[in-house]
Amino acid sequence: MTSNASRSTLSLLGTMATALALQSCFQRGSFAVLFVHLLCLEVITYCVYMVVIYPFFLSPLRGGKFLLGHGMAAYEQPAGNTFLKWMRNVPNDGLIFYRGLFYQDRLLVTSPQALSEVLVTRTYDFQKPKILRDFLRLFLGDGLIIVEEDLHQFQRKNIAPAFTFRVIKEMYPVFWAKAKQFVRVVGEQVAHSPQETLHNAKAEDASVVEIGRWASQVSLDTIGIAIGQDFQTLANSQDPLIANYKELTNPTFENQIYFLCNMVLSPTFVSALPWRVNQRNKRLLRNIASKCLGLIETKKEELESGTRASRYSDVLSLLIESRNFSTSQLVDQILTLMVAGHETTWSTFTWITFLLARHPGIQQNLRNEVTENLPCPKSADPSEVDFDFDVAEKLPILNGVCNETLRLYPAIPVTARDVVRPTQLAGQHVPAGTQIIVSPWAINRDETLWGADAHEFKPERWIDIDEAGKQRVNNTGGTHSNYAFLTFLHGPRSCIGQGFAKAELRLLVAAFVACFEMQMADPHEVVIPYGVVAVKPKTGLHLRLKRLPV
Ligand code: HEM
Repeated sequence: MTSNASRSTLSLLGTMATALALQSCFQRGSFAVLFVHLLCLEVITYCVYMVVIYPFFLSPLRGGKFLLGHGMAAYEQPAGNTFLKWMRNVPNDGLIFYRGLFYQDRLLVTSPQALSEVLVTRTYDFQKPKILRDFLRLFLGDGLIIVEEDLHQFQRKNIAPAFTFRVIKEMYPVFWAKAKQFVRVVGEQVAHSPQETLHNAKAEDASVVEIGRWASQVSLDTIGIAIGQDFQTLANSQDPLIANYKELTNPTFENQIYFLCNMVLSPTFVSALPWRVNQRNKRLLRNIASKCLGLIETKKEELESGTRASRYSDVLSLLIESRNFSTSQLVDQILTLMVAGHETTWSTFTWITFLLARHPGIQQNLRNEVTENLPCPKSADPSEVDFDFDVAEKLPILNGVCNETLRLYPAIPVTARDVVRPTQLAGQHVPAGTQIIVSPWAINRDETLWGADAHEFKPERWIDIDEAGKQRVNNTGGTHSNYAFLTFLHGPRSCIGQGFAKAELRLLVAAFVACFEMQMADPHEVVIPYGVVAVKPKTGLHLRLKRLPV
């Protein structure tokens, strides 16, 4: 602000000096008349420059469309890539201003300092867009993802104990059992659809598999584990809760149009329309709520009678035991966890296998590491349940591969916040109504934070070598800022399930790499990340898998 004031003063002085000079050169007209003429000329030139010349011809962001501005930037694929280009090319001090759809004010946040203000220091000044919350509320009620301010603080405080390190540690054997089932069923598919050969392996040992389908099923089953109910989708069980959930979240053309209408019009207006999707959604939600109620009742009975079948404390039991949630609030939280944890983990696992298929050397090193340190995923040894799976957290290559994939392919590449009250950001006043854009995709690939090789897959970023020459896990990726890695965001609204997701991914990847050698089915395929939430390969990920004799 100070520099703007001094620039105006300087410009005014300049105009006065020019008026004086002209007056003395031509000896005509009064100083005041010349000054006023010059000032008008300057103002007109300035306006033409600001309104026409700069935005349309000179600005690095020139090219915005009529009425759309640069609003489509958030939807260009891969989502977040346009923001990454702007961060590279538009000089900025932590914020890039642009015009969204219908010229709405948008600020892209680019520096760790500004990110810390949005995500941590003044979280509740920057809230999830109301229209998105209203839409999600139709499905998730007042679940953790949707609520704001005091209610969010209350829920977060009471849900967090269900995601502590100790709780996740107890779940490791269950995750491992699921990982074993996963490699078994994928192995059966490889054995039963012998189409391809790999390195001259016998045909029945190698076949092409679309890995996303399996990743989706194992991730749903694992979320089930969080709520104390293994849905067994891997075993093709037709759990009615899952059947309804899948119908609700299936990205059909009609569902996508429905979502768009909700975002452009208002969820209240769209739900009042005589559209069959509305009736269908109501029916599905009624079914889901009744299944969740059944789940909660059974869990409550188990807890009261002390007949809990499993030795681990699932998230739902812990929420019930906290006595802070009514039954209908528990239903909201169950659905929230399913929606938040299913596609995100599915997408990340898919990208891990993609990167391993593209980097056979890293794949082999990882295989060596996990086979040396973890039990065999095909073993039926019952004592395995006592194995200390914490060791998986200390395996440098496993940790490096998972973190590096999470960095390069964040499941949520772009997220938005609305400024709900006038506030400050990066030293600037920001009025209410401005929309803030945070792009994990762009920040995670920013060369100023990650170096010139930011776009490369380098698990070694996450590995230190100690004095004895041993590899050690490093959890910063070698950067100097916490805010360089935004996959789970940071602060009070960061992903509450990140420890859960990382633990699950580690064991799934370990079991998978131990059992299969992966190659791209078509080594020349250009795999396109697609989607705005839970980005996945556009046409699925087709891998050629060879079963290994573990
Ligand atoms: C690789 C997997 C995952 C990724 C990349 C991920 C990423 C994220 C991100 C970026 C957010 C913040 C979104 C925003 O505010 O705009 C978030 C929130 C959340 N995530 Fe995750 N997530 C993952 C897995 C999970 C899992 C497995 C669970 C539950 C079991 C979960 C539960 C949640 C919940 C409840 C929130 C809302 C937190 C709040 O607002 O306080 N997530 N996640």
